[in-house]
Amino acid sequence: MKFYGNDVATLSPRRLRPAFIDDPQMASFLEALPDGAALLEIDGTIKLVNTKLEVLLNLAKSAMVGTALGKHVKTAGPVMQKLAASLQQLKRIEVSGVLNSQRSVVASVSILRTSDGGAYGALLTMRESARATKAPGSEGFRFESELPLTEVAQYVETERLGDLLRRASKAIDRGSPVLLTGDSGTGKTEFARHLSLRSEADSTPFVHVNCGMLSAENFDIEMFGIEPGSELDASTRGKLGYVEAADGGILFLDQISDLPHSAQMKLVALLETQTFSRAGSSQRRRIRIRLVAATNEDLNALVEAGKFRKDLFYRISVVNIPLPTLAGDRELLDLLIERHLQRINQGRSPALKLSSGFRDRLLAHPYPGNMRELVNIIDNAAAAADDVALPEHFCVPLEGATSAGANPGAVEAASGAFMARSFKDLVHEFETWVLEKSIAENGSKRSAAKALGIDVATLVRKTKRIQ
Ligand SMILES: Nc1ncnc2c1ncn2[C@@H]1O[C@H](COP(=O)(O)OP(=O)(O)OP(=O)(O)O)[C@@H](O)[C@H]1O
Repeated sequence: MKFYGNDVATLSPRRLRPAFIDDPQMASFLEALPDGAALLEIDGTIKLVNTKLEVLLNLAKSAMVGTALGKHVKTAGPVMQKLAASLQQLKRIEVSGVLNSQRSVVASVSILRTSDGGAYGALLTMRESARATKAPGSEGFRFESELPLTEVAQYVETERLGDLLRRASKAIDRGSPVLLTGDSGTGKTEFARHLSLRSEADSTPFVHVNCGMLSAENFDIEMFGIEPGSELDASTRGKLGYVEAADGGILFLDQISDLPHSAQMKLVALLETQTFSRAGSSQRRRIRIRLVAATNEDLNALVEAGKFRKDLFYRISVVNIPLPTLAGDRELLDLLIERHLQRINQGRSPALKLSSGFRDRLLAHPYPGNMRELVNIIDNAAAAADDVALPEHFCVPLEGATSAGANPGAVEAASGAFMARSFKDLVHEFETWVLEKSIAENGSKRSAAKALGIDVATLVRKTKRIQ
C-alpha cells in the first residue's frame, strides 16, 4: 500500500490543502519569517507571499499569487530561473545571485514532504546577501551588498548605452575579454554589472576587484586564494580567491592600470591557460571566467611608457567599449535627472521638484565627475531643499572647498608665496588637504570617497601616495 501511495504521489502530485493556505495563521507565520518567503504548489504556482518578498522582488502580491514561479524570471532574473528549475526536479536548492533590480540575494527552495516522502508543496525564501559569504573579506573585494539599496541607481539605458551593452555582451558570450574605458564616474562599474545580467553567461557570480587595492605581495593570496590545510593557511579553512569565486561568471578588474607589474604577468598567464593554483598548492585548477576590465587611464600611453605590459594590453583590449562623458550626452543627462528624481521621490513627502533655474544649472554644468557628480548634486539639493530645488541649492562637490582661506594652497596663493612652488607640488598639497579633511569629516575612506564623488579605490590610491 505504501509503495502504491508513493506511486500515486508521483503520478498525480499532491497539493497544498486549501485550508492550510487560507488559514490566517499561515499568512502570519510567513510574515514573521526574517526573510522574503512564498508558499508554492509543486507545479510552481505561487499560493502565498509575504511582504518582504514583495519588497525584494518589487512585485505586488496580487501580481504573484496564482501565477507560476517561472513567469517571473524576466522580472527577477536568472536567480528565479534556477529556483523554478530546481522545483521542477523537486530538488532543494540554495543560490546566490543578483536580481534584475540589482539586489544581491541568497534564495532557496525547499520541498515540503509528508512523512511518507511525498512532495506536496515548496517554500521559497529570499534575503538580501553579502554575495561573498563564500568569498574572502578584503578591502579589494567590493561586496555587492555593501551598496545600500538607496545607493543602487536604476540603470538608465540610452540608445547609445544599449548599443554598447549589446556589443559587449556579444563579446562576453563569445568568451572574449571586454575593456571598458572612460573618465571617472562614466558608469564603467554599473555597465559591467549590467553586462553580467544581460549576458547569456551564467550571471552569477560577478566579482568586482579594485586592482588599486592589490599589492604585489598580496596578489596571489587575494586572487588565487589559499589551499585549506597548507602551511600558509592560518585558519585551516583556506581562503577563496577572487578568481575561483568568479568561476562560471564575470571577473571585473576595475582600475586595471593600477595592477602591480609582477601581477600583470600573472594575469596574462591566467588568461592564457584559464588555470591557476591556490597559494600553498601546486595543483592547477581549471576555471571558466569572463574578464571585464575597466580603466580611466590611457593604457596605450602606459604601454608606451613601459608601465603596463604590452602582452596584457593586447589580451584585454580585444573589444574596447568607450563610455561617453555625461556632458557629451544630452539624452543620458535628461534621463538620469528624471530617473534620479523619481527614485528620490519614492520615499519623500512632499515630492522634490526642480525649479527651472535649478534645471538650467543642471543642464549647463560640465560634469567633470560625470554621473557620480550629477547624482551628488541632486542628492545635495534634495537634502537642502523643502519641496522645490532652487538655483541656490545647486552645489558642486568640492566647490566650497576651493574658497580662499579654506585650504593651504589658497592661503599661499593669496599671499603670493605659491609662486615659488611647482604647480605639481601645489596640486599635490591641495589634494592631500582635501582628502585628509574629507576622511576626518566623514569618518571613513568609503564615506569620504562618496562625499567627494570619487571611487573609493581612487581615494585609497591617492592616500597611499600621501604616506
Ligand atoms: N546607466 C546608469 N544609470 C543610472 N546611474 C548610473 C548609470 N551608470 C552609472 N550610474 C551611477 O553613476 C555613478 C558612477 O558610476 P560608476 O561607479 O559605475 O562609474 P565608474 O566609471 O566605474 O567610476 P570610477 O572610474 O571612478 O570607478 C554611480 O552612482 C552609479 O550608480
